[in-house]
Amino acid sequence: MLSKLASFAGIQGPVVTIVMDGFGIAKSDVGSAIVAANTPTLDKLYATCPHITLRAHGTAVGMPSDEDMGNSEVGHNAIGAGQVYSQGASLVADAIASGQIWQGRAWQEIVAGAKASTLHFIGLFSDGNVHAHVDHLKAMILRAKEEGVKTVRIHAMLDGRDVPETSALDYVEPFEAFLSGLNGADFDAQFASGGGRMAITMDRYDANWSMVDKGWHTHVLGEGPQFASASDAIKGLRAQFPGTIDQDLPAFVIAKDGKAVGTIEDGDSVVFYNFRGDRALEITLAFEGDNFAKFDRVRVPKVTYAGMLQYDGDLKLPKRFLVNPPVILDTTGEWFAKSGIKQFACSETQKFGHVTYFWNGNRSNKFEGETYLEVPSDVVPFEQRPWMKAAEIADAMIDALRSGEYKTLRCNFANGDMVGHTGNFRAATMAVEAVDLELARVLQVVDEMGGVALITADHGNADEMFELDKKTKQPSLNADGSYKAKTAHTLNPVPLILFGKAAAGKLGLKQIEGAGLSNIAATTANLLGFEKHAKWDESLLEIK
Ligand SMILES: O=C(O)[C@H](O)COP(=O)(O)O
Ligand SMILES: [Mn+2]
Ligand SMILES: [Mn+2]
Repeated sequence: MLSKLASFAGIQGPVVTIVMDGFGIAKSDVGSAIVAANTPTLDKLYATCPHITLRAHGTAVGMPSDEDMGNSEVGHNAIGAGQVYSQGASLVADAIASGQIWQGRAWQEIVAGAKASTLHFIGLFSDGNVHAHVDHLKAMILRAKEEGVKTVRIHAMLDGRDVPETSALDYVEPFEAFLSGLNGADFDAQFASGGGRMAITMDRYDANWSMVDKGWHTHVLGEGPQFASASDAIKGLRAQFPGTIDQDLPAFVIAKDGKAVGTIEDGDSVVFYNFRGDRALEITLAFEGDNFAKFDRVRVPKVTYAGMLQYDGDLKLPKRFLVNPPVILDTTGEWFAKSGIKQFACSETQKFGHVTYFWNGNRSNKFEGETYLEVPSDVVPFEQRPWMKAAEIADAMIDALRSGEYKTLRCNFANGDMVGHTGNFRAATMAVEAVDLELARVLQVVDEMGGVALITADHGNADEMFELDKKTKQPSLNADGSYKAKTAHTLNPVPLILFGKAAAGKLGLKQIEGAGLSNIAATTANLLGFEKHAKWDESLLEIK
């Protein structure tokens, strides 16, 4: 049980955490949709409220290095758990470096299953290190060959979302060369199918199952437009759909003499090599789910299936996994529940699992006293609706605040991130403005209820909408002189703002050395009048 703080009994009203997804602090005004946007609410918050900056990338959120950008999983894990765990990217890299992954039963079963058949790898094909890394795939293919697997097929989701928007060939062409170097009389590894990650397979939070349906038809059944190689497919599809960036390219199948080279058959082994769970759960369910009814699978091959990690510890999905996931314990969700307070969590579909499943350490079950509200996201290209469901999320937060039921509430506004990922600068400024507008509505009610709000972000995105030249650090230009759009997250810090009349003049925020997202949990606890959990990183609350 959490004990009350000695010197400060906490805020009378509710304590709210608002995550503006993809909202970093830009180093340069050029290319920042946040700087370009009209943001009277945020401007006023910066002018009148205590605010500091937090680290939201690299080792501060459990990534292997400070070259790694932050992402929603590691960001929400850190905010919700108040601690930094080595995350999937690090755990997999370490398991490969130490060789531990090959000793595990899961890998051995995968290899045993594939010796007389085919080993399939399905996953995101880039070095973005948010969901997956091609180096992990490379290591597994080399090892599989060493252990006597003869046939390998790769089903590659093109990225362009965690890496530059039209970079697919930078990954695929060297990989084709790598595979031809390995291939010979007794080893045959090839790409078999693929498509843009936002077109097939990698849907999340039940937002659009038709993507997974398409992925199944592509990878498993081998149906779709045929090409001779993955690089041909990318070039051909780009020519056919000019202006389409990698993440949105349609599905393709590699075929020889009109026949798909890598359908998935009974007796094959399948590794879904993404380590991050949100976009891995649906396809995993399609392979493993009994009584599966999300779409007609037509044919369900009996395969040995493994995920890179276990993606959901509550649902035990998948059953077989190559590397143990971080065991995230003593989250705020759990500890506040144990202290008997009621908690409210809300977002729209695209980020719903972020404030529930990621927040609670990748668990899908609620803790006692938690209420979740999901606002269904539109299924549209978000540059066409940059306001997304910000207004509906604000409505829900306002109702929940006014109900007086909840001592702590949390929400995520998806706009800066989801629209930032489209690379559309104009739409991203509107996304930021939508959040700013709705923030004002929520904050008014926070004051009305005598509460306070911590306004923050999980990582940057809309703060850098143009690719920066690696050497000059200035925005890169396209051949026609326009700026090169950037769709990925950034390495920038994020804000932490303490809002509320209840705090004015009495409470502040400390900018301690190395402050990061994991310091928010203890800060929230203190605002609630609780001591922090012993395992949580330090509180940033200053009591004046
Ligand atoms: O899954 C995605 O959309 C991107 O790879 C990362 O975005 P997120 O970490 O903000 O969800
Ligand atoms: Mn995010
Ligand atoms: Mn994102």
